[in-house]
Amino acid sequence: QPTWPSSIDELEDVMFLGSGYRSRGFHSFVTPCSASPDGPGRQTAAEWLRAGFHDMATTDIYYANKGIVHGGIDASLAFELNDGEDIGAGFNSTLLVYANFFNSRLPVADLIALGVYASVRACSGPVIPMRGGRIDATAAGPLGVPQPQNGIGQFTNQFARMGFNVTDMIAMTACGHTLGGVHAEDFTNIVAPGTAPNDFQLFDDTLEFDNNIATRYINGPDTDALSIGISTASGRNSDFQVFSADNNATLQAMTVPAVFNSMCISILQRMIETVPPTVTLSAVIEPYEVKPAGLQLTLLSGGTQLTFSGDIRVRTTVRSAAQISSVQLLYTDRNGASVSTPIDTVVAGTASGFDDSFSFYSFSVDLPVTTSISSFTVLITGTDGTTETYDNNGGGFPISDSVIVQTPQSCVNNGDLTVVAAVRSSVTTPVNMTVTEKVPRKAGSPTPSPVPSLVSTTLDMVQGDTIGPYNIYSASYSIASVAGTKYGVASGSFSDTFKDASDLGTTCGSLNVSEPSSTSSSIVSTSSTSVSSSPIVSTSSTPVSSSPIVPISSTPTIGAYSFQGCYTEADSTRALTGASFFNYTGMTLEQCATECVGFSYWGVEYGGECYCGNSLNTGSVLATNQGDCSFVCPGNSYEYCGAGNRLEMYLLSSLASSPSSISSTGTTQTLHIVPSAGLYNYYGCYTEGDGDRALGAAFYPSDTNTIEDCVAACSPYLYAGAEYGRECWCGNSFGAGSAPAPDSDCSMVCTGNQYEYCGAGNRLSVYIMNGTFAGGSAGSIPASSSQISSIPSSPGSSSTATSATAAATQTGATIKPSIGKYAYYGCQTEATNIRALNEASYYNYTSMTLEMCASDCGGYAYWGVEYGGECYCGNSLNAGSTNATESDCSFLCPGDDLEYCGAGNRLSTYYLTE
Ligand code: HEM
Repeated sequence: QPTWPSSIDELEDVMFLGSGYRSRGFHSFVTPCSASPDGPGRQTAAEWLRAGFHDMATTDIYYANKGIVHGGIDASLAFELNDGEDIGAGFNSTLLVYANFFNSRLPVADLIALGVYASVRACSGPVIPMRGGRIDATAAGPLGVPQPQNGIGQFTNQFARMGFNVTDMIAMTACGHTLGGVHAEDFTNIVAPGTAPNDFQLFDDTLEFDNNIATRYINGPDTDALSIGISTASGRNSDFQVFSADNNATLQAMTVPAVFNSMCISILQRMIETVPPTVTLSAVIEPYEVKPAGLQLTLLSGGTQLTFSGDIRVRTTVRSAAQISSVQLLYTDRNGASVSTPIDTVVAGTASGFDDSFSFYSFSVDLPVTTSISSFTVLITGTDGTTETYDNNGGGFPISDSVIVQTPQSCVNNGDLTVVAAVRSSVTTPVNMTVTEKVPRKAGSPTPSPVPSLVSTTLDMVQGDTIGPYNIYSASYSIASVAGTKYGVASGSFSDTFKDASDLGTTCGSLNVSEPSSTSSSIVSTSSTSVSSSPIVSTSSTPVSSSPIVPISSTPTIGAYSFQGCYTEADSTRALTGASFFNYTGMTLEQCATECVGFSYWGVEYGGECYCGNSLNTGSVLATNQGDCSFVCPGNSYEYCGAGNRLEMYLLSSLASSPSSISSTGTTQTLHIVPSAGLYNYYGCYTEGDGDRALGAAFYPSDTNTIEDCVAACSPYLYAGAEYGRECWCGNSFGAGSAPAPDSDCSMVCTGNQYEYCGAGNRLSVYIMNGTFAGGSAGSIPASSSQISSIPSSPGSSSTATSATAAATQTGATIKPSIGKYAYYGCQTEATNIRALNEASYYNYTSMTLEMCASDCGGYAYWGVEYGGECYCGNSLNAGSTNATESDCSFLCPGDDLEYCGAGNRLSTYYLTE
């Protein structure tokens, strides 16, 4: 039994939870054995088994034995679909299924191996032992899959190259060709079209994993199209060639069912354990007897209690659920003391796989934050009174309360992911959020892979309230899709990760600084259900209160009222003296609007104070600093509710001269599209790309974002785009699918300037660098994006500088001669039709440094950073990668602007010196 948590946990769930509660559904694709979503003439189980062979078959053990990565089960198949050796629609559909299960904890290569296990078992075959830990290739491998026309000499050599002798070759082929058959559509000279049902000629007379392939070959009637029939004349009777290579001795032995099964277990296990030398496989995976699932700590309002919830999965294959009287958690608090009161559970559901069944025992308890929890053991009491304790190999099941994601306060709305986390005040390291998205591949050799790449972005989180012993942090990030998107929060060695964005609601709840109380000090009656118009719905039944989430912007209109700006109080009297209401725990703009119905003006001050009036008293003026109104509304974390001596002021729209113009003494500032800033001019409102960022080369989030700041941050990129108020994206070209949208779509106010528009959800206010210096020293205007994209400023060279490069006030960056054990190799181009370094890759467009890439690629002979945020590793530079002008590698590293991190098609490359 592994110690939980372990690296195979995700794989173990997919392997054993076939159906039922918390099941993963992998088995359903091959259950029953005949299943195929693609209609008659296809068998998914057969396609999965064949995919396993084809992925492995390009292995070269000569290289592997020398420690050089060379094929094996590595999912390189995903890049090889059009190489002429992988014929048939089954490979693509297989990989598309695996792509859905693929994530940072479950590589496609392990899924290919698991597919062999699942297809054999779903078709009543034996259990093929399964291990985890494979590593996905990042590019196509060499050719070398046996083809029916090859002939026995070549087959023998090919299998020898893979590490298998003649007997192995025969057994593996028989164990493969017990499932499925040959498609006439793809192999017309093996099966003549129109001669087999659905043009699919089965190898034997069953769809099951059985010894019929052997008995029919030895005893007849042989209907294997790779053994008899028209394949013989065309020299494509490969099964006959292979099976007869030892005068039928192996096939003869395999006519005995038990021999067939034991040979298949052994040879298919060896097939899926053919892995690159860099891979260390786990132990053979057995189901946990007891495994926690979905454990979560959640800080409650007031900061005195944490909810601890989740499920305990108990294997019920041997001891049935009916024999269990109770499952309890005995826990140790955060100070190491055992707590005498156990946590009780109730049955939440059952699940099963091919060979095992499970019951889930669910719990949810509130624990004091002071003592909290650090680990637990599971006590199972049988109906006969016997007890068993599961202590996770001695140490108990660990649970950390240092960094916790607050799912009730987190949400995804219109593509914008907001994550709130509670972090123990004792944790002093910066808190960041990482979002990992599945991005469809657009490039690949020779065709794009059907498997997406995982792209992670790490953002700093912003500290908000302190609630009890926790500081509350938040961050927002716009995502292309919730499907497959994972997020997590980390600080130093503490983290709460691998959360599904798809599990979040569309509205973020709020978290009280103070404990919920029924005796509210609010003057406003709690029956004022007007707050129900607020878009924020608290997920708990507690009244909402001050929140850590940074509001996006001021709210332009509330019902019949429109925003006038942030106003001061009047001279020696309040600005509005018609009526007043207070609600320091649940105030929203909507609530104040409702309370003040009938008045011309209302304003909210100091978070919880609502004032109404028909005129502004003398002395109340627009505040010089509009950012003064910075208190978040306690009842709606997306709204501002004034500040001390500052009112968030609204006036009946019918009385307002212009809904979005704010007049102040002498000046009129209007919320507007900034026409130009620095060298950049407004280019239009654009959508995000289709599964790809419109402008993804660099990213600068800021709570003081303005158009001016954004273009400055993006310089010398050709385009700068402000999105969602606080986001600033840069690029030299647009990602596929990004399209112009009406200017009115870009309706969000910049977080740093309420008079400027900064995009919206999935909308970017885009600026193009085609202007001249504000100071008047006109430079040449780049004519095309290709022109400008090639001229980010050059280190050590100003001869090619244009206005664009000069505008990039690049400072003290230098080429670092060495990074740890790596020395500078040069500014390299990509290779021909392949990446220069293609053995591993990492992306971090917000904080990449040379040191980061060196550490990610530790152990590889080379690494290089490209395009600012892309880190590639490899043991050799692929053909075609040449040394370019040093000054080409001109992008500053996003995480260290004193370092260069390549450029477009240029890698700042380093090599291992010892
Ligand atoms: C000399 C070696 C081999 C050759 C030349 C060969 C060739 C073929 C061919 C031509 C097909 C028909 C594909 C189609 O029409 O869709 C096929 C199907 C299949 N092969 Fe092989 N094969 C070999 C070895 C293996 C091995 C070692 C395995 C697995 C252990 C395997 C598993 C399968 C399976 C499961 C199918 C059925 C696919 C389906 O029904 O969609 N083959 N093979």
